[in-house]
Amino acid sequence: MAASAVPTPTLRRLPKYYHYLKRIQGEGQEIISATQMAEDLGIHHTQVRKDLAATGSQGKPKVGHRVADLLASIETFLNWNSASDACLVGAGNLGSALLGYPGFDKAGIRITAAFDAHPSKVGKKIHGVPVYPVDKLEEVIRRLHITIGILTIPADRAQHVAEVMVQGGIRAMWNFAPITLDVPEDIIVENVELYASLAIFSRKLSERGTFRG
Ligand SMILES: NC(=O)c1ccc[n+]([C@@H]2O[C@H](COP(=O)([O-])OP(=O)(O)OC[C@H]3O[C@@H](n4cnc5c(N)ncnc54)[C@H](O)[C@@H]3O)[C@@H](O)[C@H]2O)c1
Repeated sequence: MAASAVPTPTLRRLPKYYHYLKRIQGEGQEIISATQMAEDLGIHHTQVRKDLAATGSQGKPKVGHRVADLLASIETFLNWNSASDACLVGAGNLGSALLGYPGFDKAGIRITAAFDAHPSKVGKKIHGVPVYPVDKLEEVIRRLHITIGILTIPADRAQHVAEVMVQGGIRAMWNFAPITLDVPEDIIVENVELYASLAIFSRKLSERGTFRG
């Protein structure tokens, strides 16, 4: 059965809670209250309670939550403990860095294939992941039953690649290319916008007069 929809801001906060909980667990803490979490993370306690309730985790009044239980609830809720295979298209600067990032495993994503159009990349392995020619994209996705596609290609190539991914059976896309993809409604698309974050960061720096010159 499909999971019910949860507000995106809640989904964005859960990894923050997760890393916080991992840290305090590493320090030997076994019980935590929502109030303490809220204080440490600078998030309103009502919000923290709501977010934790969304994961189905129930603390004990006046006692709090068991840290291990909370971690398990978040993992299950975010689907982190059922691994899905992913492919990455565009093994350039960003793509290669993502291929070398070990943290996706923990989030239940295993990149099993990469694709590129450049002959110097095809046939090699980058961080242990084989790079196939992009014209084999649909075939390999089908053969390896890959359901997640990561797009780290130039923007003007992304729409075409997205369409081929859909034909091959991709159900969810993590899109780093600065373009709005036009795909069927049932395909999940999550756009990553480093530039938006950078714009906020630069503006804050300039407001504080931190830039030299
Ligand atoms: N969203 C973000 O936060 C963010 C951050 C950095 C870069 N980007 C975007 O990510 C993309 C990649 O950036 P980069 O710096 O890694 O570029 P890059 O030029 O280093 O890498 C692009 C790779 O794509 C390959 N490629 C080109 N056309 C292809 C095709 N049709 N099929 C398969 N492979 C193809 C190239 O051979 C190259 O290896 C760009 O669209 C860039 O704007 C996004």
